[in-house]
Order: sequence, then structure tokens, then C-alpha cells
Amino acid sequence: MKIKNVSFDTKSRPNVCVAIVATTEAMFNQRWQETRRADIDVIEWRADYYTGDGATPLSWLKAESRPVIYTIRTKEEGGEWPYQKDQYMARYKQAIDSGAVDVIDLEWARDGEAKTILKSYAKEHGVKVITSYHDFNATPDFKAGMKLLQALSEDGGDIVKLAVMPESKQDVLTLLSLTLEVKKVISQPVITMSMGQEGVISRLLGEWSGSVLTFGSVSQASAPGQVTVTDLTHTLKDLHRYF
Ligand SMILES: O=C1C[C@@](O)(C(=O)O)C[C@@H](O)[C@@H]1O
Repeated sequence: MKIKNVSFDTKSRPNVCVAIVATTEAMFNQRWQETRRADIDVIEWRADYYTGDGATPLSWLKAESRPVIYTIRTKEEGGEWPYQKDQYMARYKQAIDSGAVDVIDLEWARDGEAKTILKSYAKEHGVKVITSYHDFNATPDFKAGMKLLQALSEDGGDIVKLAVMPESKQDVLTLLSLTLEVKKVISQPVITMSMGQEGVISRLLGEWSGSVLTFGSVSQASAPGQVTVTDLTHTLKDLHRYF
């Protein structure tokens, strides 16, 4: 799958993405300029942090040559937004209508009707959908994890994403095994990560495990365990020579 000029396949180095985390217009602009100076492939706007109506950042993002992911992460899954169906739908529709957004991240566990409407609205407008699930407390065991990933896939998005918190190194191995195995049974590209310090290794091994995108930080991380973009790109390039 290609979005703008970026390929989301498992045969190459994972794409590097930085999330813009900002509460105000000025802060957004500062963070966005930082991402422009960084060697990255994709940007995500974590709109759940933003306090305004979002129209100005969206108008700026139209100038982006890199794929733009638009995300409202709810409090239910470790973000800033208390879920409220109407507002959630209105903000996603605004982002899709703006023409600035290539991908939206929809949480699989939210309201079924809102998701169904937004998925078809995105499709009509040529916007791809990431179906995501986050657990900031734990990692499912292998069987439950496979069931979960299959459910995310069956939800019909274009890309499947799973972010979980390890409680041990064994949990990180479980996440990596899940990534390897799920690709045999689902057709969409997969993005996975084990969060926190213990999970850092999972953010570096995408080319090996088959996770097509990895999140790094420039000045502020959007989740625990993110590696700086400088370290991330160097490490991915070094590993690529041996994979
Ligand atoms: O879902 C994800 C992954 C993430 O939580 C991470 O662990 O890097 C960072 C978030 O910004 C993004 O929306």
C-alpha cells in the first residue's frame, strides 16, 4: 500500500513517524517545524491534545508532502479526550473535509455506529483508516492477542495497529510473536509496539517482525518508550544492512 510516496509494506525498513503534540496554534507550529527538519517519513497529529477548534493546523497541514495521520486518542486508551460520540465524529469529519489528512486513526473499541459512519466517510474521500487498540497497562497472552488482532482486521480498516504495555521481557516477545504470526492470517499492513522502556526493542525491529511504522520523538514523546528520531533512524539504517 502506498500513501503519497510512502510505501507501507513489510519488505523494507519501517517508516518513521513523529506525533505532533501541542495544545495551541503557536506550539503546533513550533512542533511542526521541528518535524520538518527531521528525517522522517510520516507525521501524526495527536489532535486530542489541542485546545482550539483545529481549523488552522489543518489548513497548514495541506502543505505537507508527507502522509499525515490524524488521531484523536481518547482517555479510554491513554489520550487526552474524554470520548463523546458527536464531538468525536464532528472532529474526524472536519479533518477529512479539510483535505489535509491522508489517514485517520480510529479506535476499534469505540462506538460501533460512529466508527462505521467515519469509515465510509473516509473511504468516500480517499482517506485511509488505521484501526487501533491501546492497552497502557498490560499485554494480552498470545491467544487473546491473536483474537484481538483478527478482530481489528475484520473491522475493515486499511491498516491495523496494536500498542500494549509489557510487564516483563516475555511480554515484549509475545508482542513480537503476535506481529510475526498475524501477518500470515490477515491482509492489511500491521503496526505494533510494546511501550515503555522494556518495550523499546520492539520499536527498532519492525523490519524483522513486519511492523510497517514506528513512532519516534523529536522534542516531546507521545507515548512512553519512544526513541529519539536521530537514534531511531540510525539504528533502523544500521539494522537494515543485516536484514
Ligand atoms: O498509537 C500510537 C502509538 C503510540 O502510542 C506509541 O506507543 O508510539 C504513539 C501515539 O501517538 C500513536 O497514536
